[in-house]
Amino acid sequence: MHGSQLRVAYQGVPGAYSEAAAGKAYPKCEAIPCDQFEVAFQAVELWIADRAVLPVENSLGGSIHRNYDLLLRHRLHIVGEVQLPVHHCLMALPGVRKEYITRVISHPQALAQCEHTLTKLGLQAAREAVDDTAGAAEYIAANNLRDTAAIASARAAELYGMQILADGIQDDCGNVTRFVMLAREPIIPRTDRPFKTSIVFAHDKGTSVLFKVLSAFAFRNINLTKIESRPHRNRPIRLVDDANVGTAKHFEYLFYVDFEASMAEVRAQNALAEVQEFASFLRVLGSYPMDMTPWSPSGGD
Ligand SMILES: O=C(O)C(=O)C[C@]1(C(=O)O)C=C[C@@H](O)C=C1
Repeated sequence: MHGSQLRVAYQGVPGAYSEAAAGKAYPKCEAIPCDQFEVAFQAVELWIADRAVLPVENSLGGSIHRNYDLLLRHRLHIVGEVQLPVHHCLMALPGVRKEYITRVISHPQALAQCEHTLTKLGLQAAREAVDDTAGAAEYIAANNLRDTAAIASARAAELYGMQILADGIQDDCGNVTRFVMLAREPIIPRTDRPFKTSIVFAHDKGTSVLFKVLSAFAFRNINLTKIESRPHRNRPIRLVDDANVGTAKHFEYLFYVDFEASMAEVRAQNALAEVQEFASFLRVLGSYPMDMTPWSPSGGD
C-alpha cells in the first residue's frame, strides 16, 4: 500500500506536481519521469513501470481533456485517485527583478490557474505554454534566460536554483488537482470504505437518453461527482434527414461519469445494467478508493 519498490511513471521532470502526486499516492515509490503522458501510459503497458499517475482535472482550470481521450485510447485501469493542493510560485534566475520579465512560461493548466494574479502583479509579460511546470524552471536555468519567469512548485525552484519572486500565485488558495493512478490490472472493488467508479459511455439514439442514463444513478441514490463530454472520434457526426427541412448534423459525444459507489455494490451493478440498455458503448474505467484526505488548502507543493 505504501508503494515501496513500486515504479510510478509521471509526465514531467522532478519537481512537477505529478511527481508529488505519485509520492502522495505511493509514499515510497520510485517516480519515473516521462516527457509525454503517452510515454507514461506506454511505460506501464511495457512493464517498465507499475503505475502511471495522470492529472485529470483542476478546481480552477477544469478538465484536462487530452487525458480523458488517452484513458479511452489505452486499456489501463484506474486503481486510485489523489487530490493534491497546488501551490504555485513565480520564479526567475537569482538577481532577476520582476520588471525585467517579458515572458512567463509554464504548463497551460498552471498559466490558467494563475491568470488573474499574473495580471494583478502588473507583469507586462507574454504567457507561453510548455509541457510541464518544473520543466519550465529547468529550461530557464539551462539556457540562462534572464527575461523569462516560470510558474512551478517551490521544490522545482530549489531543484533548479531559481529564486521565488512571488509565492502562492494561484487565483484561489484552495487550488486542487485531481490525479488518477493507472495499472495494467483492475483492483478488486470493496465495500468497507468509500469507493468511486469511473465509466465512459456513448448513448444510443432516442429521446432524453442522457436524462434516462443519469436517472439510473439518481433512483438508486448514487451521487455523481463528475460528468464530462468529449467528441466521439469514431463517429463524430450523425446526420438526421428530414425531407421537408433538410439535414441536421448532430455532433456525437462520449460521456465520462464518476459516481460515488463501488462496483462491489448491487446498486452500482444494477445502475450499470440500466445504463447498458441506453448505451451503444460502455466501459468501466475503474472502481477505486476515494481520496478522503482531510482538507488543508495550504498543504501540498
Ligand atoms: O506540470 C506539472 O507540474 C504537472 O504535473 C501537470 C499539471 C496538470 O496537468 O494539470 C499538474 C498539476 C497542476 O494542475 C499543473 C500542471
